[in-house]
Amino acid sequence: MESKAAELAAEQQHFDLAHKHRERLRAELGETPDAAANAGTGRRLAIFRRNRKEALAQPGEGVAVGRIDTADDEVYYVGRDRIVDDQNQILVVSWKTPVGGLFYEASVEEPRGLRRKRTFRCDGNRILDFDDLVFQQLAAAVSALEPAPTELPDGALLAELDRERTGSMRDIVATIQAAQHRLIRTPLDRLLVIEGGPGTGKTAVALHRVSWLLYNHRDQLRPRDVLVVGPHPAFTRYIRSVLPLLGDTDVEQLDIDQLGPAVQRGRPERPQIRRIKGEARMARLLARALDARIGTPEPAERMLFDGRFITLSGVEVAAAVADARQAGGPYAQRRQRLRARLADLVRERGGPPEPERLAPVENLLERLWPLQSAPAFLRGLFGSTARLANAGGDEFTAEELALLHRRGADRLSAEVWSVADVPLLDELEELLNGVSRRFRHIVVDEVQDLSPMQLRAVARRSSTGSLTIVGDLAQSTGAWARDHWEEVTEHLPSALPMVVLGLRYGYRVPRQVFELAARLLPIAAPNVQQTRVVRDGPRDPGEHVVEPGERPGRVAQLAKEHLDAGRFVGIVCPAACRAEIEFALHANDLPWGRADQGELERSINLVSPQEAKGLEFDAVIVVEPEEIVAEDPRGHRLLFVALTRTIRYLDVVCAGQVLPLDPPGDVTDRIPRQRVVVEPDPDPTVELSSLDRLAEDLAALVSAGAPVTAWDEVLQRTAALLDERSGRSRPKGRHHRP
Ligand SMILES: Nc1ncnc2c1ncn2[C@@H]1O[C@H](COP(=O)(O)OP(=O)(O)OP(=O)(O)O)[C@@H](O)[C@H]1O
Repeated sequence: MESKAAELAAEQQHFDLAHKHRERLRAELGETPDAAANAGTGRRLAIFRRNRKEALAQPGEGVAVGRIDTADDEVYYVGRDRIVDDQNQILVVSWKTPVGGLFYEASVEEPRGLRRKRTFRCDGNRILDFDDLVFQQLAAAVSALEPAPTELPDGALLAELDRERTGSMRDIVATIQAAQHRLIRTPLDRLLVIEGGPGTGKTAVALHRVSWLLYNHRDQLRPRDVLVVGPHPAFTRYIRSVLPLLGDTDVEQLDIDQLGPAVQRGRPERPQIRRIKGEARMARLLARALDARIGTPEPAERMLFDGRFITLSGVEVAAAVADARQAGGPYAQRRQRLRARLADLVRERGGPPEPERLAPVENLLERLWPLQSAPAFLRGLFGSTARLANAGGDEFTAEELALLHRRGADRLSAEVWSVADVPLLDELEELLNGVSRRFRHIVVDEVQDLSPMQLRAVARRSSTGSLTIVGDLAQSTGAWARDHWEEVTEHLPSALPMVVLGLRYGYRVPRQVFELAARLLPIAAPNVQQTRVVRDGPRDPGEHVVEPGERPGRVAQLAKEHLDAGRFVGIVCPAACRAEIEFALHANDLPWGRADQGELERSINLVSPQEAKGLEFDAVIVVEPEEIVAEDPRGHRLLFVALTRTIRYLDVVCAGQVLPLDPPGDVTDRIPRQRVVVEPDPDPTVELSSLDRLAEDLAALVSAGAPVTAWDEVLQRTAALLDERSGRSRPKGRHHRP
């Protein structure tokens, strides 16, 4: 038998050879293409070559992650790219091919025709070591073991999991587990729900599935046909490099908030209003409101053409309107139909044939079927109690409609829209003009929290019903916290079979941390299957119970310690403590990134528990768990999310309990507070005056945008700006707070 050193040397030779040919291919793809038959073909060829070149793994990366030997002694190296030599002999097969898939699928119970599976550990293209699984030997030796050894992490996986994190997710091609691969290769024509606890690899699997589908269905699926939707900008930035690393550069990746027209976003909104706006009945309200814009003709419609009157009877115009109303298609398309019909009627009575001489028809059309844009329409609707009452039908109470009512900005361009407004605008866009772009496959991550209106925005972009939706009910919080997948999928109609597949092994969270977090599960999500963690962390979670005044200082001190040790740090902080933590970081000269602005590139990152979903850090500091629990009706789930963001270190800093296990609702008002809080209106039925509402919105904006110490300053500057705009001189002492 060969010594390991000799085997290593032989393997390295193969790696070097494959590397040489990969670089040869890269150089060839960079060359100017030969003259093509025509310019179009030449351009397409150039694009093909560019894409192919961009899809190649970087020169510094290893050519293969593993090798499989079949029972017939055939040998295949498996890597990110297919690599051939100049005689077209295969040196490495892609992980996405059926043969490449065997590397992940083969197990002791089901060797799938393999004799051996070899996993390489590399530094770039230099092999450091390899591990072998010889299936027959292993089957004989461990037949009594439970669970099967292939479900347990091997050295390569553990090394990969212990790697230090950055603000960008990486691919997992080298260490995809058999259970994960089964999900990756689920057929395209499914509505696939990937569920599993925190850190089980749901996001990673969904992204690798995209790459696998693109490769294996390249006849029907191009990168432009695929959309990946994430919950917020920091998440999208975190995951956006995975697909390019897998060689798929042109897949659209958006935040859920980007599914809608380009309008100014950022309007704060009370939870009760957000909830109503998210409900599916809003779609019906919008449809009724739009229908109500269609007018009724006069008994006789008289129009002047080149000095001659033509009269259409109200009955025939009403028939034309009714015909357009009943026709299928978006509002704008049916408007065209009405225009054509009115023009015909006018011509039948001797009107001018040229469209440009039909201005009176245009005027009539505008009165009967006015042109609309989604933002202008919604602004008008929210601004009118009468229109809201009319459109609400018997589906909304007067109190609910009053909550929807708001005074619009003076100009449409100055209107700021809320997160819950965006799906309404999108729905209107669909009603008015139809969807502009559809996709053949859509992936939605952190789907468990999306409102029905947001899910409708996803559904209308799907041309096939082929979706991969990813989430965890135990992490479902906010206005739309759910307990069953049907509550999500009912808004994603698909003619394709729905399958719910789970991942059970937790790769991110170390055992000691998970044991702490899992104590929340009986309250947070009693019906959700528990995750089995695969590794230990370096230490138990640090529990720092301090006086309220010491809290920010302790957080800053811990953040600095982790920073000095070179760790990527996440501070998960409830809104109530945000200002004091920002202040402490500032005072200690610690620069930090704000996840609410999509940043995740600093060594220290300040994230709300809601923004923390889907993210991970080397070290996590969770601030005041009781406040996190108090922040959401399903606050224990929110705390579960916060505690499970770490891949190694966890510290909890609090004046209250480290792990509040009281039933929801009992945990507020026990922690001494040292700040001004702008509480949302507790009673939705109380009708606030519009000035109070404006003040409330402003207060929410100020408190979210500046530390408490700067509020007075911001308000004074705002007053000065308003004075300047209105041309008033500024009375002395105005807006002064002692
Ligand atoms: N097979 C694997 N090999 C290496 N790393 C893996 C593997 N599976 C998952 N991981 C890593 O585990 C971490 C968690 O994965 P991921 O974010 O996909 O989990 P998740 O289930 O989406 O978590 P959450 O529910 O918290 O969003 C990531 O760093 C990911 O790269």
